[in-house]
Amino acid sequence: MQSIIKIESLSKKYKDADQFSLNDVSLNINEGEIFGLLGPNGAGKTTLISMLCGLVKPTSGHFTIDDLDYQHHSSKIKKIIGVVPQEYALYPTLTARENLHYFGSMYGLKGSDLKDKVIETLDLLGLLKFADKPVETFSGGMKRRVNLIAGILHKPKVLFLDEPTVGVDVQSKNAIIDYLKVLNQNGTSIIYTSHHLAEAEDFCTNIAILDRGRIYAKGTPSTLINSVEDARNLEDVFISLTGKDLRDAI
Ligand SMILES: Nc1ncnc2c1ncn2[C@@H]1O[C@H](COP(=O)(O)OP(=O)(O)OP(=O)(O)O)[C@@H](O)[C@H]1O
Repeated sequence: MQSIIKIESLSKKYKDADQFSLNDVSLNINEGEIFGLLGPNGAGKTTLISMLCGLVKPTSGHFTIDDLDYQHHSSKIKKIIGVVPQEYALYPTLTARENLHYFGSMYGLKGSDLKDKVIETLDLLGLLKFADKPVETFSGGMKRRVNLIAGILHKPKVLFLDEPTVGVDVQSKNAIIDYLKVLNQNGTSIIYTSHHLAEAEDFCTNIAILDRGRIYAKGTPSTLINSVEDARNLEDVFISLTGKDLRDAI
C-alpha cells in the first residue's frame, strides 16, 4: 500500500513551554486509510494535526503529504488537504449557504459547481431545509455538520478532522460518521482525533495511541485489542497504555 503521509521524528516545543508537546514522532499513514489519533487530554493530538495542516511550525523533524515535502510545497499541500477544526470556523451571522459559498470560493470553486456542491452536501447531511438560516441559530450538531462541509467542498485527497463528533447527539454523530465513510470510499484518506473510543474502534482502519507527546502503540483496532491481555475493547487498551491519572495541567 502507498503511503499518503510520512512523518519522521517530528517534534514540537511551543515558545516558553518547559516540555515538548510532541516528541520525536514517526508514523506512516497509507492512502485510503481512516487513521485515528487517540490519547488523553494534552497528549499532543491537536499539535500533530495542526503541524500536518501547516497551522503550527514543527520545532524539528520532517513530513511529506502525497510525497510533497512540507518545507518546499506547503501551498501545493494546502490544495489537496481539507481541515475540519475542533472549534467552529463559521461566521455566525451568515447563513449556512453563505458560509459554504465563502469557504468554497476560498478553495477556488465557483459558479454552478460551487452552488450544486453546497446543495448536494447540505442535503446529504440533512441541512438543506436550513440552508438560508443564520448559523448562530443552529444547534451544536447542526454547526458541526456545516463545519464538516466547509472542509470538504473541494474534494480533498486527505482530510484532517479534530474531534468532529464532540458535543453532538447520536443522530448527528451517525450522520457525520456515515458521511465520512462515503467520502473515504470515494478516495479521501482520513486522519481524525477523538475521545470516543467505541466510535474509533468501529470507524478506523488504523490507530495510534499518543500520550505525553509520544506514540505508545499503533495498529488496527483488533491488533491493538489482541495485544493487551484481557482487553475487551479499545478503551481497555487505552487505559492499560495510558493509565488512570487525570491530565489536568495549565
Ligand atoms: N499554543 C500553545 N502554547 C503552549 N502550549 C501549548 C499550545 N498548544 C498546546 N499546548 C500544550 O501542548 C500539549 C499538547 O496539547 P494538544 O492540544 O496538542 O493535546 P491534545 O491531545 O489535542 O489534547 P485535547 O484532547 O485536550 O484536545 C499540552 O500540554 C498543551 O497544554
